[in-house]
Amino acid sequence: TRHRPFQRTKGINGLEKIIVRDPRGRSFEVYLYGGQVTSWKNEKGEDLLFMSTKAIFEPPTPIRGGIPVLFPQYANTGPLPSHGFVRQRFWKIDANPPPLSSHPSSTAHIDLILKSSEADLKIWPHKFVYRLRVALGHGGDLTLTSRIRNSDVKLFNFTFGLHPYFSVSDISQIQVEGLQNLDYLDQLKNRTRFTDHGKFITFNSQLARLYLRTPNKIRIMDHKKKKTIVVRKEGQADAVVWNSWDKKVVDLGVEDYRRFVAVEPVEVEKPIILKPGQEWKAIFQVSVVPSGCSRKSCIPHT
Ligand SMILES: O=P(O)(O)OC[C@H]1O[C@H](O)[C@H](O)[C@@H](O)[C@@H]1O
Repeated sequence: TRHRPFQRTKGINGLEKIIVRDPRGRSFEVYLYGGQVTSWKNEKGEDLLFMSTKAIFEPPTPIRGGIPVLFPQYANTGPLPSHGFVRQRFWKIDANPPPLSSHPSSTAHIDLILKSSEADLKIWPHKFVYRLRVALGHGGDLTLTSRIRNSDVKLFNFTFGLHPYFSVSDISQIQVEGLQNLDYLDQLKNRTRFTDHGKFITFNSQLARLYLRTPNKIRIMDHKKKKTIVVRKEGQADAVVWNSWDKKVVDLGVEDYRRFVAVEPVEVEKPIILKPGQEWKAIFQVSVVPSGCSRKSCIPHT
């Protein structure tokens, strides 16, 4: 039988979702609401993304989990509602996307598109076209490619972020590596600037740091599961690390914070400026590799 590239179906509360599978049984799901990836499974059927046990799949509430898309404003860094508005819009399938140069080869993918509506122009008066490709690579890795075009007659600028909720065994067993000696703005302290002198980040209370100008590779080591989530980003200079810990979040189960960590590719410090007709592109790629030590040997981190 021919491998079907994707399946369009109804998800929670009848919201439309797309399921994409590769020939080896790996898959991901994207809701048209938010253009949001809500699941990414390996060949064993394990979900590598976290979804809140209390997630609300009712527009206009954003979905708590998976990979929300934050545009045209990251968090409360400007006058718009926090994290912008595209995570609360209905995206469409892009049947005819322009070719993507230098895209990592994939076994299965879907293209989505969102254009500013009349209502959007009232809160943010800039016409844009956002194209999002979600793809599975040969090794089962997940890639999100964002292309944002200024389809207006005037220049505009924006900040941006993807907000992946990674599934982890236990937040107290996690180390985030690759951000040492960098400056960060502590979002819990009015974005005061600090330098991180630690070798890696561990978690024992609420943490929300915006690291500036980071390397393109960040690793999340899950010692209990003996795996490392490798995050690669291109085009997004900054990175946010977040866990809510005991902070009350209405659509998050009380113990849910233990099972996720958010490591977010963002572009906040220097907003992107786009001239009319100009396009900005950013790539975000995640893979999961075995790591850590067994009684016999240690597997080095990639
Ligand atoms: O609750 P949301 O609007 O989805 O935002 C969730 C979180 O996003 C980012 O990680 C920010 O750094 C956090 O301060 C914020 O709480």
